[in-house]
Amino acid sequence: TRAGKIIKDVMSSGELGVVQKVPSDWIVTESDLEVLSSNCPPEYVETKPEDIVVWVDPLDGTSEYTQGLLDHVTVLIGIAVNGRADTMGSHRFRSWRFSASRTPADKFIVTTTRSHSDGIVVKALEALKPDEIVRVGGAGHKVLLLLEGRAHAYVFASKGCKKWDTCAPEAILEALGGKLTDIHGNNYGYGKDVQYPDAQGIFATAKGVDHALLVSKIPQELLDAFPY
Ligand SMILES: Nc1ncnc2c1ncn2[C@@H]1O[C@H](COP(=O)(O)O)[C@@H](O)[C@H]1OP(=O)(O)O
Ligand SMILES: [Mg+2]
Repeated sequence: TRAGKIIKDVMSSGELGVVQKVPSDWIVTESDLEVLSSNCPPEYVETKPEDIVVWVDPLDGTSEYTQGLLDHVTVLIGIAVNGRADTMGSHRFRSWRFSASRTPADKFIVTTTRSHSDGIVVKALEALKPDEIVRVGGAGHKVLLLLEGRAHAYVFASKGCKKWDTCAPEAILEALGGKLTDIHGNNYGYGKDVQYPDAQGIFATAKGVDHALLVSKIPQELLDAFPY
């Protein structure tokens, strides 16, 4: 309700030209009764505002967006509680829209970048010996491919992604049985003091895929290129 009042005040003050151009029926100024009427989940009862960080990527897949590849583009809003991507909220409010299906059992498919590749990115993929490599844009889009059963793993041995690229995808993927870590197999922290780059790369797997086994196939010399 307070946020609604702030938006109304801003709109009537005329201070933000960009806000004035948004059609008024696009702006939700009332609180969502469905959310408010559910009891506070017990795990959040002690949570304080300072324990929460919201990571927003308003347009993930920028390069593909500029090339008109709009299905590679997502809007990412991730909530971190006490430094962890919040899987419980993703689970509870079930606000996703995609059709989940099993990944094919007869071949091993890895998805990766189509616009930020380099020699190390390629070497890490080769180490996994995939049957097929799906090169598409966007961290959000690639995690959707894992959720839809269209790839087994998303591997990006590069420092290019940022916390806003992975917080929301990690939360939804982990809520639905998958895993998103760095290429050493460790989860990222998303607290307010973390560095923005995902400096140890991305290693994400779909539900049912042996994450630790796949991570163990990355050669030590590649891991050494991504120290903590
Ligand atoms: N080298 C890089 N420089 C800037 N952003 C990068 C880089 N590599 C990856 N990203 C970000 O991570 C996302 C996933 O990478 P990719 O699409 O190459 O697989 C990209 O959509 C991009 O986010 P964004 O598009 O929001 O700038
Ligand atoms: Mg992005």
